[in-house]
Amino acid sequence: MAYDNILVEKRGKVGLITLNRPNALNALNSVLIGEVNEALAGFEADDKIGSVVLTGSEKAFAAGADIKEMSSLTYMDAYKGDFITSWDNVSRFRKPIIAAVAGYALGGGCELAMMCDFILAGENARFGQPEITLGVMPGAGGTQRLTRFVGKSKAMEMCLTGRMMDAQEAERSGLVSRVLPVDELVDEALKVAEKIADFSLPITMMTKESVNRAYETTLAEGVRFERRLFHAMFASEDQKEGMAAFVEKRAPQFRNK
Ligand SMILES: CC(C)=CC(=O)SCCNC(=O)CCNC(=O)[C@H](O)C(C)(C)COP(=O)(O)OP(=O)(O)OC[C@H]1O[C@@H](n2cnc3c(N)ncnc32)[C@H](O)[C@@H]1OP(=O)(O)O
Repeated sequence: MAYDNILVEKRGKVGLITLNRPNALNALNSVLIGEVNEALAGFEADDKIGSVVLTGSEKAFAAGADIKEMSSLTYMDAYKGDFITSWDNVSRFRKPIIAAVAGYALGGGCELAMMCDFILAGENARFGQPEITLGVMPGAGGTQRLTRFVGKSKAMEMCLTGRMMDAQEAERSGLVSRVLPVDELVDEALKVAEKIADFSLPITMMTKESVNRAYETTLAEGVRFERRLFHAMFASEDQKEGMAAFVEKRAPQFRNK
């Protein structure tokens, strides 16, 4: 399937989506978001895909929502069209998804990366929520997700001043899991995604669901939720296979069952 604003490839069991609006630093317009959602729906439905990498260019993961498209929006357009809600699809994608971020990840770009399960950053990555400089505030989850990642003080500073964070600060603050040389970023993200895709898909999906639950509930409820899923895993063929393979000193052959 060919798209106008993204490139979509399959690399073995890994789906790769590359944002591709080079003349606009991958600014996120409604067409691009629709294409990302369509590609994700395809990967969700594809039994052969076990994980996904979402990336941009070396200069920009995405420099935010498309300001030119958004500038003339009225309140009624935004309200009646439920502006931004369809962007959240990434956070509802059920298979593991990694953001590989080089260059700018600003505004909606930073928010899109934070909707993924974790972020690998290139050394030149710069994260920020500069919406305040445009007379608005983050609208795709930035005030909520950034605060959970980096804590109130830093999130508040970034949202109120529009200051950008470099890759090292982002790693220190817990926003990104690792920083890599830019020319190794996508290959490493694909390797990590491949490793995840080699595990049992229902088990990686439940693991993701359980970690995400930590953001939405109390510790006691979260631990109960984890326990229910953990018990359920003993009904899977892949639990039997994984543990038998360990005992028999061989590699497991997971069948996603
Ligand atoms: C999710 C919600 C609700 C909100 C948002 O995301 S609001 C947007 C937040 N993002 C920003 O405010 C960043 C805007 N961009 C910049 O500040 C700069 O482009 C930069 C610092 C990221 C890079 O500066 P640089 O001088 O290297 O490059 P430019 O000449 O400024 O940009 C190249 C080219 O891209 C167009 N561009 C960049 N960002 C956007 C954007 N967010 N929306 C639309 N277009 C964007 C820029 O206009 C230029 O194209 P033209 O030369 O054709 O104007």
